[in-house]
Amino acid sequence: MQFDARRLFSAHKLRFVEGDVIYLQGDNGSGKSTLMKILAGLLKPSQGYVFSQGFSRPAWWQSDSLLGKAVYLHQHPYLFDGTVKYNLTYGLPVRKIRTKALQQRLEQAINMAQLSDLLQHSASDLSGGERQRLAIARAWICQPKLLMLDEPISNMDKHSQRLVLAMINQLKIEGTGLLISSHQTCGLTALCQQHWHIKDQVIHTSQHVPNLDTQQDNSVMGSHYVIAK
Ligand SMILES: Nc1ncnc2c1ncn2[C@@H]1O[C@H](COP(=O)(O)OP(=O)(O)OP(=O)(O)O)[C@@H](O)[C@H]1O
Repeated sequence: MQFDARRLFSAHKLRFVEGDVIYLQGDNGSGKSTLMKILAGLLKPSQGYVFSQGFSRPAWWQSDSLLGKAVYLHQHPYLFDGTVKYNLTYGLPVRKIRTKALQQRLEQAINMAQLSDLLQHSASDLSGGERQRLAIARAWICQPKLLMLDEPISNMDKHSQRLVLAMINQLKIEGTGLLISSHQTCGLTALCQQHWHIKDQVIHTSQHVPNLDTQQDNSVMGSHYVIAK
């Protein structure tokens, strides 16, 4: 992948299978978000291609079969103008929205993300952490095949982190594949079973997640930083 003459990364072959839970590591600007957007079908790689297998054919108005099934969640998630409830229900299949199963999943998401007191609030009034909780709750309802979380806990206090961890863990149990980027080790990175690392413009893959705490550069471990356990 490159932008104009600037090369970001290359990879011979990456495989992301439904149910895989992968920790994506890389320095600022190494291309983690870009890689996630490629896998979500939002960006095209400058060379090579993304081959998706096992997805139903895209509807006639969709250009890519990954759209809506491989979901990319930005660290500053995009929300629609309108209430929290509107954001949770927008885009759900009109015919299915009245089904009992979907109603139950909606209620469960509201409870798990503790959004019930905020349902009638305008999404634009939410705090950064609440916005992320809402975006994750919305993705949780849709149960994507693959969910890519870009710095999901960057704005969150410990309470919100625990709520989100429970939701993501539930998706993992249900078989959703996860690709999680985070600059800090946390409960979410502890869920990961594989490791992708963008280093020196190459995506290195491993079937094991290294002990990330011992990887920290001592020079940033001084008085300014506390590494969350
Ligand atoms: N559409 C674009 N056009 C040109 N350059 C871009 C574009 N999108 C991203 N970049 C550049 O590509 C580089 C990688 O960006 P990206 O957001 O993927 O990095 P990242 O690893 O997610 O960074 P961070 O850890 O800081 O979030 C950055 O230097 C960014 O400015």
